[in-house]
Amino acid sequence: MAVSGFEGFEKRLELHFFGDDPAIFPLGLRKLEFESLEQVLEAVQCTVVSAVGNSYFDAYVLSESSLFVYPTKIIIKTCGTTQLLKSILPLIQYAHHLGLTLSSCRYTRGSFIFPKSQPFPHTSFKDEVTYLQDTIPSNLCFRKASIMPSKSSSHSWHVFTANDSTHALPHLPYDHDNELLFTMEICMTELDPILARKFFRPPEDGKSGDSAGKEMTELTGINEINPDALICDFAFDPCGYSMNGMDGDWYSTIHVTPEDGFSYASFECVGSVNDMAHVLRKVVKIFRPGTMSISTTCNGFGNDMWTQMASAVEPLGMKCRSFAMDQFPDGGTVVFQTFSGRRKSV
Ligand SMILES: C[S@+](CC[C@H](N)C(=O)[O-])C[C@H]1O[C@@H](n2cnc3c(N)ncnc32)[C@H](O)[C@@H]1O
Repeated sequence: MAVSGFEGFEKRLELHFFGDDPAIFPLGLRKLEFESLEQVLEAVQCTVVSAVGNSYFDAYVLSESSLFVYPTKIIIKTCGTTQLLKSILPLIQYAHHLGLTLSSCRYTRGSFIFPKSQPFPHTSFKDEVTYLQDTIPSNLCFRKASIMPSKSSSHSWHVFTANDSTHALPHLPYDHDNELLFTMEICMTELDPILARKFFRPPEDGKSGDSAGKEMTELTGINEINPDALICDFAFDPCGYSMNGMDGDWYSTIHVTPEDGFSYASFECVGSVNDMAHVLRKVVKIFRPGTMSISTTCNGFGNDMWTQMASAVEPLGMKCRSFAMDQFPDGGTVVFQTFSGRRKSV
C-alpha cells in the first residue's frame, strides 16, 4: 500500500476479440489456462482471491478488484498501485494462441486520490495514452482519448477507445426485450462513516475472507441490489470488501475501501435505463457518499441516461453538479456526471 493510503479509484480495461474458427467456440477466451491468467495478473501485480462461473462467463475477485472473462471479451478492473495496462500484451498473445484477434480496446478511470503514488505507465493520462497507442495493434485504427471534465479539476473521467474498422460496436447494445443497454460505473468518496464501519472485520474473528465477505454482503443489504444475482464476495483483513455478481450474462461488481480520510466505494453493472435508476438508488442508500460520479456508456448514439440518474438520486439528497457527454469513433457515447450532498460542491 502507498504511504499516503490505499488508492480506491480503479483503472478499467475492456478488450474484445474476434475469431473465425468455430472450433474455438463456445468457450473462446474461457479456455485460457488459469496459469496464463495468473501470469497476466502477475504483470499487473495482483492475484486471484476467489472465482465463480456460470454458463456465460467467469468472474474472479482479485486482491485489487475484479476480472471477468467472456468467450470474446475480457474486463479487468484494478485499484491500488497496480499496472493494469501491462496486461494488454500478454492477453493479446494468449488470445492469439486460441485463434482470437483483438478488435476493440476501452480504458477508463476516474481521478486518482494519490496520483503521485502511481507507477508507470499510470503516472499520468498522457503516459497511459502513449503506452496504449504503442501497445495496441495497428488494425485498431479508430482511436480517441478524452478527459471528460466536471466543475472540479480533481474529478475527471479519463477515456481511451480504439476499434478496428470491421467489428464496430462489439458488445450487443440491446437486451432481450430490445431495450438499449448501458454500462454504469459509479465512484463514491466520503462514505458515511457509520456505514463504512460495516466493512471492517472484528480483530481475530476467526473467519475466512469468503465467510466474512458473505456476512458483509447481507449486513449491508448488498444482496438486495439484485436478488437474482449469484454473488461471489470477499472481506479483506482488517477491512475492505469486494464482490462480483452474476445474473445470466450480466455482471455487477462492488469494491469498498472503508478507511476514514480516503474512503471509496465503486459499483459497476450492465443494464437498461429502468434497471439503472432503481439500482442506483439502492447503491446510494448503502454508502451515503458525500461525493459521487456516474459514468454511463452505451454503444448507441442516444444517451439520455443523465436525466434519469439525476432524478433517481435527488430525493436522496444528492444534487447533480456537472454533466459532460462525449462520443467515441465506433466506441459509443459516454455521459459523465458528478453529484454531491446538497451543501457540498464538486
Ligand atoms: C481490494 S479492496 C477493494 C478494492 C476496490 N477497488 C476499492 O477501491 O475499494 C481494498 C480495501 O481492502 C484493504 N485491504 C486489506 N488487505 C488488502 C490486500 N491484501 N490487498 C488489497 N487491499 C487490501 C485496503 O486497505 C482497502 O480498504
